Amino acid sequence: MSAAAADPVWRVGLIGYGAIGQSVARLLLAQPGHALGIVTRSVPAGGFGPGAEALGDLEALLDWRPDAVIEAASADAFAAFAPACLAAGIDIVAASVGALQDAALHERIKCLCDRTGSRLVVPSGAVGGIDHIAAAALRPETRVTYISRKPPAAWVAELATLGLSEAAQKGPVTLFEGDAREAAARYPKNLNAGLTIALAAGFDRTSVQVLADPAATGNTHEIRIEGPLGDSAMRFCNAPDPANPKTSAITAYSLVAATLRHFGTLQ
Ligand SMILES: NC(=O)C1=CN([C@@H]2O[C@H](COP(=O)(O)OP(=O)(O)OC[C@H]3O[C@@H](n4cnc5c(N)ncnc54)[C@H](O)[C@@H]3O)[C@@H](O)[C@H]2O)C=CC1
Ligand SMILES: O=C([O-])CC(=O)C(=O)O
Repeated sequence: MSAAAADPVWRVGLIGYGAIGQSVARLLLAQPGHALGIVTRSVPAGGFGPGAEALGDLEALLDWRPDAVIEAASADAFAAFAPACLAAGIDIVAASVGALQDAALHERIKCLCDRTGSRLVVPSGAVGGIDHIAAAALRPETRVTYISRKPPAAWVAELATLGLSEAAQKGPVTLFEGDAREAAARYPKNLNAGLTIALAAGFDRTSVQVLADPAATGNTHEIRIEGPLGDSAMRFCNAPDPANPKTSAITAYSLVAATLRHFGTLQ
């Protein structure tokens, strides 16, 4: 902690100020004892308000000496910032964990954490029950199926590229079936949840299906776990973030909850 016990302030770096970043800033600054240093491509005209300041780049972020960093930007930003933060001994709570589909980057992150003692915190993000999945996966027979089902509004550019915009207005369109790494590689803005689940379950035991479905009322995530410890099913029907229909609004809350837990005494 960076301040005396009488006046505790956690210094939190934030990368990205889009749908998730803006909600994270609002939620975290409403908590007592948190200061934010924000790396963003454009600072709002009125600034960020009390408790937050703009940081120009990675160097400025490291110089600001954050206690932890929240990444809420993109897979590219994760690849550019996370290794440097971990190498400097700064823990990072990341949204764009789909970037770990890159096996070389994943290995580099693990080596940096081993060497420095810093940690990559993977929040539950748009889904939940990750602890349950990790527990069940201690039995190697366990298999996990993840189905991502979002309205076509979350897939506008991808459906247009595939020439499927019209079909997706009439009924469900399967955009992908396979493993979590390939899903995140193909759709880096929509399949971080699949990677989060596979990190808990094991890549070889997780299968992923991705649908654009006009009947979906929200960003829906279905997870089925089958194994010797039992069969379970979880379903999350999330409200999309008003600023980005690909993103479930709860993701920002998950990042903030994970950060508060990280600083807290109960893990
Ligand atoms: N883990 C999970 O369950 C989930 C993860 N995500 C991921 O979270 C990330 C953020 O999502 P949203 O806020 O909805 O996206 P967004 O597109 O609304 O905002 C991202 C912001 O980050 C900025 N940005 C991108 N690269 C940057 C860089 N190198 N430096 C500074 N700023 C940069 C962009 O300009 C944009 O303003 C995305 O990678 C998204 O795929 C989204 C939903 C769920
Ligand atoms: O927010 C969601 O519903 C899930 C998402 O975009 C992702 O996993 O990248």
